[in-house]
Amino acid sequence: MAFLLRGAHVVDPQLGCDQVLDVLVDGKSIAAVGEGLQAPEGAEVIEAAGKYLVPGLVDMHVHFRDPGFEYKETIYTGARAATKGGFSDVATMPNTSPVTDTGTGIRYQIDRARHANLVYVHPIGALTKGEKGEELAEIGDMLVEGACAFSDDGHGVQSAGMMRTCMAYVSQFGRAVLAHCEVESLTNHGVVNEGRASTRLGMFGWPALGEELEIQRDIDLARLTGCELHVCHISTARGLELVRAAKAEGLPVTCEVTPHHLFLTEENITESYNTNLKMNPPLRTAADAAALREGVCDGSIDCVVTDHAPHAAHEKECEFEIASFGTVGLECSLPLMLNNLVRKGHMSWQALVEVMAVNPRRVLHLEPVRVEAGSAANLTLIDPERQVKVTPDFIESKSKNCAFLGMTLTGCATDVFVEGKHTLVDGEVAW
Ligand SMILES: NC(=O)N[C@@H](CC(=O)O)C(=O)O
Ligand SMILES: [Zn+2]
Ligand SMILES: [Zn+2]
Repeated sequence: MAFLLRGAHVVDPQLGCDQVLDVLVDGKSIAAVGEGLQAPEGAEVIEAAGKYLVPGLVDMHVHFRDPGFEYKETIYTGARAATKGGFSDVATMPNTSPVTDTGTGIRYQIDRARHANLVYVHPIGALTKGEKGEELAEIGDMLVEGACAFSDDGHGVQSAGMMRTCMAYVSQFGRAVLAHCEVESLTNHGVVNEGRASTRLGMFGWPALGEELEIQRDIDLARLTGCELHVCHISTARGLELVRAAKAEGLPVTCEVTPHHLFLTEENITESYNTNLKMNPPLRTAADAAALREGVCDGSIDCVVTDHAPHAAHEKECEFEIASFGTVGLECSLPLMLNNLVRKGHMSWQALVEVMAVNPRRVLHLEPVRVEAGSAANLTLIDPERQVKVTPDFIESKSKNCAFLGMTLTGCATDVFVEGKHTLVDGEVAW
């Protein structure tokens, strides 16, 4: 099938491209990019005037819960949520049941994703067996089966010695370790940020130091082992400073931030007790969020990820202390970035494409995608004016635990192409 996307504003920082162009997709790849392209016989013409066309968006941190917790999400329902949000690729964390710590587990996810046929699913393998932090997982076996990176997300690797072994081993394969930084002896029963929120609510605090201490440790281990370190869901101003310093030193360190840590704070919880605002790491202070917004706009933060963490209604409709940690995020990540940063002029389109498409592929060592002839036709078409209302119906995920429910946001993806397949068609998931 061929498609001519006519008159879209193409943004691709890899090519220095920022102009209105026509793009012809033929089969699995881009056949031509230029002005005044003619639609070949039988090609579908998609009028894209006023819209932006960018390399397919990548969310490199999602939880699809398959296998083991299919009542929260499956690879199919997760893939639908990703498509709705404008993504062509996602990377799935290994805290499934069983934990994805073998080649077979990696293969299972890739097979299920192929069956769903909507997004590329790049499984992340566990660093340690069962994510227990005790024994190295079958890293080589997982890599052969298609794992893109390694992480014990959901937990910090508590032992510095174990983390050193993990990083030394993974570095031999030239892949990144994605670190969920949490010193459990400091965070213990913490459910909200330690400080004003924990004091006012009378709940156990999860201190910023619980995250920052382990970020510093892992940066030091990156220096020792030479392993690429990617810091997951960074949530504090000081954590970001540590990453900035590591980068300035020339260490192979990158980091990511979630929309909820950019646009929500602990104050939102003190007003609402909304369990959809309970997540790991917790929402921090307004000053932290402001520092993170600055970091994502100036390029110090490499990637925006959702940490899409679906949980069933009964796991959230309960007391704050016992509710599960996490929020779904795939459907509203791009709308939040557009509404809150790009439309207000705080972030350029080029920078948006860097953090949502270019850099995640680089961190995960995926094939780059460029809006040029010969590249794979993995593309996202964005309408900066279309409004979305974040309702349970808008959320394709099997779980509706979204921290942003009730908001109306301007700007969203209307169409997605994955290897030339039209997976999101005018805002609706194709199958
Ligand atoms: N972020 C969360 O609050 N929860 C994640 C785990 C994680 O990302 O650490 C989950 O798997 O539910
Ligand atoms: Zn995590
Ligand atoms: Zn996570």
